[in-house]
Amino acid sequence: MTPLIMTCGDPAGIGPEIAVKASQALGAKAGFVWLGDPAHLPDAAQWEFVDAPLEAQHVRPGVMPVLYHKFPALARPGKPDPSNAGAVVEVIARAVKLVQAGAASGIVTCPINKAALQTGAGFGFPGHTEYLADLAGVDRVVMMLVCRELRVVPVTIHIALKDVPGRLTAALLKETLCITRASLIRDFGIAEPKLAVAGLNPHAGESGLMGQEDAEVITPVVERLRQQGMKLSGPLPADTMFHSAARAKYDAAICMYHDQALIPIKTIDFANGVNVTLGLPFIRTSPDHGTAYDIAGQNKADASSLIAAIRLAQDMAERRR
Ligand SMILES: NC(=O)c1ccc[n+]([C@@H]2O[C@H](COP(=O)([O-])OP(=O)(O)OC[C@H]3O[C@@H](n4cnc5c(N)ncnc54)[C@H](O)[C@@H]3O)[C@@H](O)[C@H]2O)c1
Ligand SMILES: N[C@H](C(=O)O)[C@H](O)COP(=O)(O)O
Repeated sequence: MTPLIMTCGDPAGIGPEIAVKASQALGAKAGFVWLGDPAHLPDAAQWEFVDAPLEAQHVRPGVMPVLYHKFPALARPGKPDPSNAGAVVEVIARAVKLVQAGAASGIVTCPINKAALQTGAGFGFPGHTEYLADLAGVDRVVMMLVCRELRVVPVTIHIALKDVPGRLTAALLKETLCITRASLIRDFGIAEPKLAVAGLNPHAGESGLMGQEDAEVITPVVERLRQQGMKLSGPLPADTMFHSAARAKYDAAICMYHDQALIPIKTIDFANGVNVTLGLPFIRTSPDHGTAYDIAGQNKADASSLIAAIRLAQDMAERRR
């Protein structure tokens, strides 16, 4: 199987150091090529240039294969350099081209700093998810976060809380449910996925006493898809969806906004959570954390989430063979 492409992410963040830690920890099972500028890697890193992803098979286990991408400036941990922002974006686009050309089996993205990319490169997307959809030419993708105990999907993602009710449409909810179900079948081997749908308002609107979206937007979609055979529950009060007994009743929780989904999973298992983008024509995973400028370059960063992202991408690629 062709290797994964790992994008370097923001070189001022913890991406370079966790990539090296993942390469060392996984050894012969690393199965990825790091796309970036080795000048940003920790001094003690063991790495080797390759000219193409397939050459990674000839690199000694524990040594990280590097596909070179030129960056204008060295990296200062914790201090993003605007002059590097353009190259951070280029690396993502180059990784997509490589996977679309069949040179790689999927993409694992190291963290970017959204604000830094906006400042340094006028990056107009809220994050990888939206940018990758644009590069792939698809209208809708779904962000799912996964750990051993829970899978969550935010229907709306990187928008202000005040804008959520207006963006929470029946069409968006239906597409999110359908894309999520299809991926759970294809990529996670769940024959008949059970999806728990959260309400938007406290107590799922309390029969309309605390908001109308649950009854007017969410319920009609859930009932219609349930009649078509989808295994759905909800809209449920979100505050009682995530304890262990509740989690045992479903395969994924569909939440109405970013933090309604991400708080529970990053509370349950921040160290091993994985962000996977559903609906792309290629595999993409990512750690569930960001650039962590506050600890970058101090050898404090935990590579577990990146390792879990690598393993999930490899599992998905194996299933799709
Ligand atoms: N997939 C991604 O590219 C991604 C994911 C999340 C956040 N971000 C971006 O990263 C930037 C910073 O975001 P943030 O501060 O909200 O979250 P963050 O995850 O970067 O950091 C939050 C806290 O968790 C700690 N932390 C994060 N990863 C860690 C690791 N691997 N090991 C040990 N400690 C770790 C950090 O030190 C910090 O104290 C923002 O621009 C955000 O949008 C990107
Ligand atoms: N919302 C994700 C999280 O908090 O982990 C992360 O920001 C995803 O961003 P991307 O679209 O860049 O993967």
